[in-house]
Amino acid sequence: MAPNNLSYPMQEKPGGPGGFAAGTMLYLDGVTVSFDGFRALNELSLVIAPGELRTIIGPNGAGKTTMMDVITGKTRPDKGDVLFDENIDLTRLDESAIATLGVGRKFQKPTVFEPLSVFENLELALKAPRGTWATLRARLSGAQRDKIAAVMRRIGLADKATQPAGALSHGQKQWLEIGMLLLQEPRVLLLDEPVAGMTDAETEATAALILELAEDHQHSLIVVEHDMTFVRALGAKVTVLHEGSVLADGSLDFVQSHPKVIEVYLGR
Ligand SMILES: Nc1ncnc2c1ncn2[C@@H]1O[C@H](COP(=O)(O)OP(=O)(O)OP(=O)(O)O)[C@@H](O)[C@H]1O
Repeated sequence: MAPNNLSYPMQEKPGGPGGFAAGTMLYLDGVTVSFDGFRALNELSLVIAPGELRTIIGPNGAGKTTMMDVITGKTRPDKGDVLFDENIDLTRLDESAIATLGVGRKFQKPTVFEPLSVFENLELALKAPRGTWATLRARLSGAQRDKIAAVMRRIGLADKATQPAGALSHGQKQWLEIGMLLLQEPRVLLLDEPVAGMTDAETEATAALILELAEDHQHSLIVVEHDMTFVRALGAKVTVLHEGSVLADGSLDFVQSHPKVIEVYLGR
């Protein structure tokens, strides 16, 4: 949530009251990003509602990573609107301001602190955003301990609290990192191929975790994934990216039977 003493660049239109972006959590319109003349995003438009679960698929090079880079402020678009919570213009904010607003991103590879325990990793995540080293050393309040315990139960690691993160399986590390993001109470959570490299059982457990999060409607969840079994298990609206724009969107069955999608995935 935005701290009160900071002001964020607002946009009167289209995000302002009654504008096109009214009621949206993320609003991308006409977003273009070029690298040396090559358009990684080409007039991309995408709208995510508060609390929505959305899956994004697309062949290699479709622009999925670039889209996440634009949302998180890592890459500035050449043109287009990128609005958060109806009218906050993300193109004018840096990465840390966007993270503070409540946009969390999980990269493909887990980046937990391996020598620290599961609990300590979560403790750091809870304190770090607001943090100075002094607050990191401060004792946790009872409420903070309860929060961490609730997240450990949710990510299925309640019995691993004292284990070093380095001793966890690949899937468990991914869940720990999701737990670390949850403690920062994001309003938008971007998950980049969360089940890559997971076992089938871990993939199933991850789908169950994401569906539980979606049921809470506390966060908008954007999942970029290639694993179609997992995409099907999520049962969410699917957006297909191709050559930097939206090729199709709808249910997985709808997009999988869409002639243009078939052409892109199977080749001409
Ligand atoms: N920094 C960069 N400089 C030059 N070209 C880039 C850069 N970043 C991305 N691209 C190009 O932009 C296109 C889109 O890349 P992007 O990584 O967004 O695709 P993707 O859908 O995430 O692909 P993948 O599924 O392989 O991760 C690709 O052709 C890529 O080579």
